[in-house]
Order: sequence, then structure tokens, then C-alpha cells
Amino acid sequence: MRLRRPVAHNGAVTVTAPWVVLSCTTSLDGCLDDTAARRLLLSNDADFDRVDALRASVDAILVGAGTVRADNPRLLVRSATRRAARVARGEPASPLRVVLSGSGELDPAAAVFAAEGAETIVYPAAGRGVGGRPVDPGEVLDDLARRGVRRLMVEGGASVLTRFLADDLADELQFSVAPFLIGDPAAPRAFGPAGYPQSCDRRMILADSGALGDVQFSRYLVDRRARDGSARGRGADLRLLRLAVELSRSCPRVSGAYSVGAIVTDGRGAVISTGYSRELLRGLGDPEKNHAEEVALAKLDPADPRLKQATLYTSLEPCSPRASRPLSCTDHILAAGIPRVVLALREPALLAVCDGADRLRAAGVEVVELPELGAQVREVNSHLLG
Ligand SMILES: Nc1nc(O)c(N)c(N[C@@H]2O[C@H](COP(=O)(O)O)[C@@H](O)[C@H]2O)n1
Repeated sequence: MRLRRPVAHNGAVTVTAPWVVLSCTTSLDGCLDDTAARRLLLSNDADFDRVDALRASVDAILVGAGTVRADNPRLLVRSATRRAARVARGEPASPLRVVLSGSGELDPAAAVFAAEGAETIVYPAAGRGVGGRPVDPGEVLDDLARRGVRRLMVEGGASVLTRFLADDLADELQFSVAPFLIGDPAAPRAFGPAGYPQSCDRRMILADSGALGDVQFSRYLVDRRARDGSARGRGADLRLLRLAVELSRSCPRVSGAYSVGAIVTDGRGAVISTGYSRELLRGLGDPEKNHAEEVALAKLDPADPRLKQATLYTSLEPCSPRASRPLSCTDHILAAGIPRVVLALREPALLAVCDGADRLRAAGVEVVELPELGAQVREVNSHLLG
């Protein structure tokens, strides 16, 4: 497996921290299950398919031991097409299965241990956590990073979901709500009482939402500031630009246009607006023509004083010139008075010859290029750059 973002480990070895995606479906009153012995189905077929697509996109799937005991999941990719695509990419048919267990006491006959094209690891490893010491998820992430896990899906249960959010270890939350209530005070809630960093002062970014049949789906991105502790500097720029790249995965894909994500932060590094190519936004006109940076800026009042200290993060160089509308994204950025732009990839001379970065610099805007994330922008735009 290939490695991703660098994180310091033991002050010496540099490995890559996994991108952590939490996934759960709850009832309208926030429950993951009821208290009956039989398995409660919250998802419908479309939502189960979303979960399967997510499983197929990750290197590892993590659950708590309670979920193994209660639901006995196999944690495999169900779709034969998706399994074949993984194998064609040189990956195992299903991701690595990871179980967090304070006691290590698990039934060896559990479905998660069945050898069906996927390996299973139980944490704590031998000699650690004896006597039920809670497993430290941060240590687990470090160890998974050393094993080459770049993208981790966390499927539950409640205490694991709560811990990953409360410890600021989640980058993304894929959250679905089924249209019924459980109403049992003893039923497990997805997110228990905790001091969550994702508070009203640090709202998550709604990257996508929609109906999957009668289930409502939302995809949130988390600005995990605890990772490097900073709101400024190169680490913060990489973290926020990475969010813009992840946001670009929400773009409706069209064959003749780029998928771009943009994030605007205020002078303290707090996210104040987001946009992605072809995002629906009332008032801009035909959404097919909407550009990421244009959408992110259109959501803000042009007189917003924060714009004068803002940074705009964009996965692709702001466009200039533009055919589909009179003003390019470079024009919008200059008109907004934004003093700083951070981008991952200069626009390849494929659809147009773009000079957005040079025009911005010539106008006095600080332009920072972080080509480390260029490969991910290329991957999102593999329909044009593959
Ligand atoms: N920076 C940026 N953000 C987007 O969201 C985009 N779709 C693009 N696309 C580029 O913008 C130029 C003109 O686009 P139109 O076809 O006129 O809308 C061209 O260079 C595209 O590649 N760029």
C-alpha cells in the first residue's frame, strides 16, 4: 500500500496518518440500534450500497469489539464489481479488518475472522491492554499508518464513534438518518456525552447531502486542528488544502470539466465558506457553469470585512481566462480583496491556457503552491488527467 500525509512518530520516523472516515446510520432520534436481540435494519438498499462503496474505497475498516459481539459483521466489500476493481488496482479484494478490544476477548469463530480475501488485526496486540485497559485510538492510527493504511473507515459502535470524534481523530463523517424513531432510553446513541471539538465554534463542513430513497445522507468534513495544533503555517495550509481537495470529491463529475474544491478561511484560519465545481447555488445561474472558487465567494457578503484577511484554498489554480461567464475566478478573488491564495495544482494546458496564479501574484496576492497534494487532485480528475 502507498503512504500519504507525513506525521512525526517518536520524533524520528516519518509515516503517513490515515484519512479517517466515520460512517453510521441512525434513527431520527440518533440511535444506532434498538435493544431487541434481532438485528435492526436502519439503512435501505441505497444506503447499504453507499456503505459498500465506501468500504471499497478504503484500506482498512475499524470497529469496536462490542460491534463484533452484537452484530457479528463480516466487514467485506459485497459488490463483486467493486472487489474486482480493487484487485485490478493491486489491492486485496476487501480492506484490512481492524477490531478495537480492551480485553482482547473475542470469539475466534466470529465472522470478522473468516478468511475471505481480507486480513484481520485486533488491538491491543499481545502484551498490551491486558485487564481491559481502553485501547488508545491515536496509537492505533499510528500503527495503521506504519502498516501503510492511507484511508480508514470507522463503522462503530457508539463508544468508538464517540471516542474518535471527541479525540479529534476523524477527518470525515458520512452520516445517514432513517425515517423512524426508536424512543428507547436504553438504545445506543451514535454520539454519547463528550467534550466534542466539533462544537458550534468549530462547525463541520457540509460537503454533500441528499436523499437515498427514504434515508437522508450527509457528508461532513472536519477541520482537525488538533493534528498540528496550528491555525497558521505550512501544516495548517496543508490541512486546509487537503479539505479543499476532499471537497472536490463532491463535484458532479462531467467529462469535459475539472472537479475543483475551494475553502475560504478568515485571518485566524477558521473556515468561513466552501464551494465546489457545479455546486447548486441559487442566484448564480446555470449550476453546470459554477466554479468552486466562484461559489465559495458568492456565499459571502462582498462587504464582509473578513475577506481582507482571508486565505482562499483551491485544489486547482483559479481560472483565467474564462469562456462560460464574463468574470473568471481570478477576477472574483481580486474583486473580493483576498490577500492570499493556496493551491495544489497549476491548471494543465488541456482545456485552456490558464495564468491565474501569475495574474494574482502580479496584482500583489500571495500565492502559495503545495504540489504535494497535486497527485490527489489528479486522481479526483482522472477523467481528464488519468
Ligand atoms: N479553478 C477552476 N475551478 C473550477 O471549478 C473549474 N471548473 C475550473 N475550470 C477551468 O476554468 C476555465 C474556463 O472554464 P469554463 O469552461 O469557461 O467554465 C478553464 O480553464 C477550465 O479548465 N477552474
